[in-house]
Amino acid sequence: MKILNADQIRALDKSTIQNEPIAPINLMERAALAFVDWFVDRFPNTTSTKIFCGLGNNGGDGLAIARLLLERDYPIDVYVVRYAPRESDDFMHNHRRLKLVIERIHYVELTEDIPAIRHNEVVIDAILGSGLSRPAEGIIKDTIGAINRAPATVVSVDIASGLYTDQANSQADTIIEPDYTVTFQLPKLAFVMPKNGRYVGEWHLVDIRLHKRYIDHAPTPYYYTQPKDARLLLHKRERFSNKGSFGHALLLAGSYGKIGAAVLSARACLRSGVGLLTVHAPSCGYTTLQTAVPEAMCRPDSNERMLTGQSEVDTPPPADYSTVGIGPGIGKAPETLAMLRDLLPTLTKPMVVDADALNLLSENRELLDKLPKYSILTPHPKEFERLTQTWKDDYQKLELLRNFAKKYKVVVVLKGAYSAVATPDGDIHFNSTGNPGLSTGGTGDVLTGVLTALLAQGYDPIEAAVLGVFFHGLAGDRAAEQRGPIGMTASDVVDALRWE
Ligand SMILES: NC(=O)C1=CN([C@@H]2O[C@H](COP(=O)(O)OP(=O)(O)OC[C@H]3O[C@@H](n4cnc5c(N)ncnc54)[C@H](O)[C@@H]3O)[C@@H](O)[C@H]2O)[C@@H](O)CC1
Ligand SMILES: Nc1ncnc2c1ncn2[C@@H]1O[C@H](COP(=O)(O)OP(=O)(O)O)[C@@H](O)[C@H]1O
Ligand SMILES: [K+]
Repeated sequence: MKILNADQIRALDKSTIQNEPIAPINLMERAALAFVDWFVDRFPNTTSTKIFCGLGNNGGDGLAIARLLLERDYPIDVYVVRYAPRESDDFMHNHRRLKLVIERIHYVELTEDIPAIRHNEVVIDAILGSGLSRPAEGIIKDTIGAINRAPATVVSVDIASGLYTDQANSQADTIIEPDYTVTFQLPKLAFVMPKNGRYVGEWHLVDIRLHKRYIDHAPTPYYYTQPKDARLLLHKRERFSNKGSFGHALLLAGSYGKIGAAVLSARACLRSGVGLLTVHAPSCGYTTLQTAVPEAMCRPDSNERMLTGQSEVDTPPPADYSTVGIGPGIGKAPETLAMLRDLLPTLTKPMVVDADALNLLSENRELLDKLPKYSILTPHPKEFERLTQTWKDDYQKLELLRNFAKKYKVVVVLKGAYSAVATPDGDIHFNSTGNPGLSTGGTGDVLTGVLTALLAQGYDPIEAAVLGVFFHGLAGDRAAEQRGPIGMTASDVVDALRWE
């Protein structure tokens, strides 16, 4: 699913109006109805609902929502925040219609006009929407502040008032902090930015049948991976396949005290459909690996505690494997750096690079050019910062991400809530699965195993990253259902992996 910017959303509304065709006021009615359907389902019986409306189309939505909720016997109070002399046409139309059915509309011009809001009330925020062009000030700012201080449940229409759709807000901005955002048709870029968590709450999409052809043709670098997008990428298993059909992966992982990382990664790799797996680990991990992951072959390093790349056991060179995954728990010993230095120039097929392998790259940036094209790098934000620089806001971080992926022709998975997969073409796919239960040691090692398995099976690297991140998050969601987000561990995520 695409994510469009504020200008495109405006053009999409216009395109729907012209091409469906539909009168603007009827499109607003459709949006209000979609919101109301969601609202009635979520709040079947509220004792009191206060709707705050601005003077633009977001406010127009609010007035239409008020009328539709009144028809459904909801107790409604409407407050129009009168911050400017002019209202939008569709606002005025809905204002006239609402006046016919409501006893009284309240107008908020001064701070004294802002009503007290109690804890058992629901507030619907329709003050400003995607038309926001400057920070909220004056009476809008005061009203937003009062709503935020109130103990009520807050639902924003389309987007929290004061939050920009696709650019950074400043720290000083006053923005609604909703419990829910009900947004029209497509997600907004603002929703997936870590700094915006409290300005979005739990968000839901409602379909208002905006012009499909416009959406299909709209150019955008931003995508949101939904279940149907991910499932389309899954390869089917042939009836006459054998283990040779699904590749032989080599995983370079572990160091003294961190053999667990190798175990987790190996188990995840096997649970993600790899044909064969060899794990190269320091020799101290040999017995552990052979016991904990009997399905994998183990190549013990000649060093007991760290990876050097040397081994007494004769195996093919790394380049002969379907793919190589490197990083979980490997540490940053000089011997391990030397191994990485020797390894990279020998590889041509895309590989997976994680954790300390990324930290070694940040400390030896000349090695970045040696990465096989279309390799998948999986930094968390701190590792990404080490690879690049600090950023002033989430939008600048996205630009750094895009530029890095383009410059080195690699696929970068920037991990976190809504993990972002950046491609060498400059696209960014945000993931929709996962939960805070994944914020626990080892889940990143699991992801490395997952991605290594997909590359070994011959998935295109971009598809592997999008698909792997999606199913890793889905396994996290399943683990959270079974164990709860607090009790779940990385091992639970491995056990919850299911490719369907
Ligand atoms: N155009 C359409 O057909 C549809 C629009 N919809 C609604 O329309 C909204 C967008 O409407 P608008 O473009 O009218 O914009 P808004 O309702 O977000 O803003 C209203 C006006 O306020 C002004 N403004 C911006 N920032 C301000 C600030 N900080 N202080 C004071 N004034 C400010 C702008 O000039 C803007 O025209 C969407 O969020 C959505 O809720 C929906 O009804 C779906 C259909
Ligand atoms: N709040 C969250 N919501 C969704 N996913 C999360 C959240 N926190 C962490 N994750 C996921 O958990 C994984 C953590 O990886 P990482 O930080 O490398 O952990 P580790 O190094 O302990 O293995 C990533 O896939 C990340 O996207
Ligand atoms: K709003």
